[in-house]
Amino acid sequence: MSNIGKSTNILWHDCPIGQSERQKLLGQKGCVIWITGLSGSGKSTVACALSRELHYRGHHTYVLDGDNLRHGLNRDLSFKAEDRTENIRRVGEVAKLFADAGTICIASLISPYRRDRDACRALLPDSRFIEVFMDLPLEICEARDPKGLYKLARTGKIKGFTGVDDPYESPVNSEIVIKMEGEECPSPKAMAKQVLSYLEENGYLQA
Ligand SMILES: Nc1ncnc2c1ncn2[C@@H]1O[C@H](COP(=O)(O)OS(=O)(=O)O)[C@@H](OP(=O)(O)O)[C@H]1O
Ligand SMILES: Nc1ncnc2c1ncn2[C@@H]1O[C@H](COP(=O)(O)OP(=O)(O)O)[C@@H](O)[C@H]1O
Repeated sequence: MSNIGKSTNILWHDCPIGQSERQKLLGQKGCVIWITGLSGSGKSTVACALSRELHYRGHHTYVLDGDNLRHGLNRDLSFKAEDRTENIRRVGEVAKLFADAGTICIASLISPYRRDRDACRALLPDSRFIEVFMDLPLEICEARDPKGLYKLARTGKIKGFTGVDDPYESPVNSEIVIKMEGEECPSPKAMAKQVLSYLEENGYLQA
């Protein structure tokens, strides 16, 4: 019997069908592809392009998008630092369950704090956490501004906006970095291909 967090006298229950059986059925390795970067850097675009590409190749994926999860699971959280931390903690735990189910889980969240991302990484042993850093300059993200949020942040109508008046801690050890090629940003297909190649070369697309 253990005490975990606020739960007392709890016991882990194992099932005979585990991750490796589910992986054999699906013909892939369950893992988490964690896409981090500024608002407007292309996280959702890569997540969707990658999911589509994998799906058409017969792989089972699921996208956990920060914006979308804040409509449900994380609707009680704001953008203050401790709520962003709780947001990432919850999504890290959910992503871990998807990976345990054998799914290629694609999580796309700003996840601005290195410590929070590293805590998610620590939940997933055996290289099952693959960090993708959208290394695009703030100026590009701000120029895109598809939702008009940077404009609102610059005029003080949104407080604590990442990259404007709230921090973003760039990763230092990401498995994959997506960046500008000269003046050009790679196309969504090219960005997805970069991640796909990593998965292929590292054996994630077989059980
Ligand atoms: N203050 C502030 N700072 C940053 N972003 C903001 C803020 N307020 C609203 N939004 C919108 O929320 C989306 C980011 O949600 P996340 O859950 O990914 O954020 S975080 O990881 O908890 O930092 C983010 O979506 P993306 O643009 O897709 O990144 C924004 O649309
Ligand atoms: N590689 C790209 N080249 C050009 N525009 C892009 C690219 N990736 C994303 N965009 C555009 O940039 C905007 C922000 O992309 P999005 O995926 O919503 O970013 P995020 O999820 O990081 O906020 C969208 O309008 C999207 O169409």
